[in-house]
Amino acid sequence: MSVTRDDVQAVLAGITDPATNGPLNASGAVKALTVDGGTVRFVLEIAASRAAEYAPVQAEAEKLIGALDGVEKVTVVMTAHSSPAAPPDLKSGRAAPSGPQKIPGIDRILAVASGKGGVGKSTVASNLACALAAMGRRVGLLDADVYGPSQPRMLGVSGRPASPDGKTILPLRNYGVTMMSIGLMTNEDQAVVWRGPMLMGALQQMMNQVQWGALDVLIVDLPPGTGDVQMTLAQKAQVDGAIIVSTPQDVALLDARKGIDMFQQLHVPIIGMIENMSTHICSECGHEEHVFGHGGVAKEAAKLGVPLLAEIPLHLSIRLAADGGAPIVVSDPESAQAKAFLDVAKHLIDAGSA
Ligand SMILES: Nc1ncnc2c1ncn2[C@@H]1O[C@H](COP(=O)(O)OP(=O)(O)OP(=O)(O)O)[C@@H](O)[C@H]1O
Repeated sequence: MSVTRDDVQAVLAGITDPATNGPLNASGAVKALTVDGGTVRFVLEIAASRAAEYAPVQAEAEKLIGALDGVEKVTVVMTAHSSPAAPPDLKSGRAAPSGPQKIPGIDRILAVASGKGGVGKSTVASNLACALAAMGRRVGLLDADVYGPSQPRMLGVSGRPASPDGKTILPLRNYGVTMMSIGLMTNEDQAVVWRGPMLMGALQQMMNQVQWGALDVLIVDLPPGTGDVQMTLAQKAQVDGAIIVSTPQDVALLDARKGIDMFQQLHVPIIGMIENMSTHICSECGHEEHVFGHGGVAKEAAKLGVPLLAEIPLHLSIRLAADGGAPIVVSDPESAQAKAFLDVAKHLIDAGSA
């Protein structure tokens, strides 16, 4: 029998949080809970001064969860929330938020996600951001793809973001899109090994300390899969919808399904799916070929009851534009390839999602 999040929550409900004297699952101290097969992980986010009081709580949680049927491994990491360490102006005077919060000045947050890597999620995110900006929306793009941040290259921006006051970070801007990337916080060739709590800190910093200004929509380019970044984003910020990008092959679809399931569990509405690399159009002769099959995403979307937003062709011009630092909706807005993205952007605006 495999263990579920509900099983774990039920155990946590029976443990007392020393800070609130209430159940641990309701106090907001448990973050980034993941149940992956027989492995259960979560973070206990506590005040540094209370670390000693929480040590028995950590031990009790590990013991009780470890005794559940189907649990093979339990990891409970304690981290201190950094309230005394110069919070940004935006948050001053407020208690640390627990549930998903609206970010001041940002009307909506849209996540662009994929189950599998390399399916074109970042390409879709950058083109949608530029398309929405071209249509007059105030757009931010947060590149949270810690494993392969690509938005600086795709939007043709480089250099380090400035922090004149040492507390807030000034984002970069191109093609009408305000952009910040976790990739700009590290050296270009540095392989970053992010651990859960570090990731959570970095993501929160991106959301709360970057001077996004007033935005109609913040698009978040997530890493592939269903990990800590996705969990943290949905638990900390109110995410208004997720767009799932997939190629038509079965392997990609299988992972896309997991992604959809995760967002549903996190109560994030699925706005729709996009089939990328749907069909290959030869840039020489215009001949159309279904390299990865075609229509798989449409079928999957119909099965899951989520809208299919677009079928984007596999076309050399899309890659050249992305690699060249000017997404196709900017470099060749009249092309059929750009139109596919522009149509999605228009649909999002019409639906009130962007
Ligand atoms: N429709 C397309 N036609 C041609 N090339 C594409 C298309 N979509 C994406 N690509 C290219 O495929 C490569 C991978 O795309 P991208 O980086 O957007 O994928 P990703 O899903 O974000 O990957 P990662 O998992 O690494 O974040 C890039 O070189 C991009 O230019």
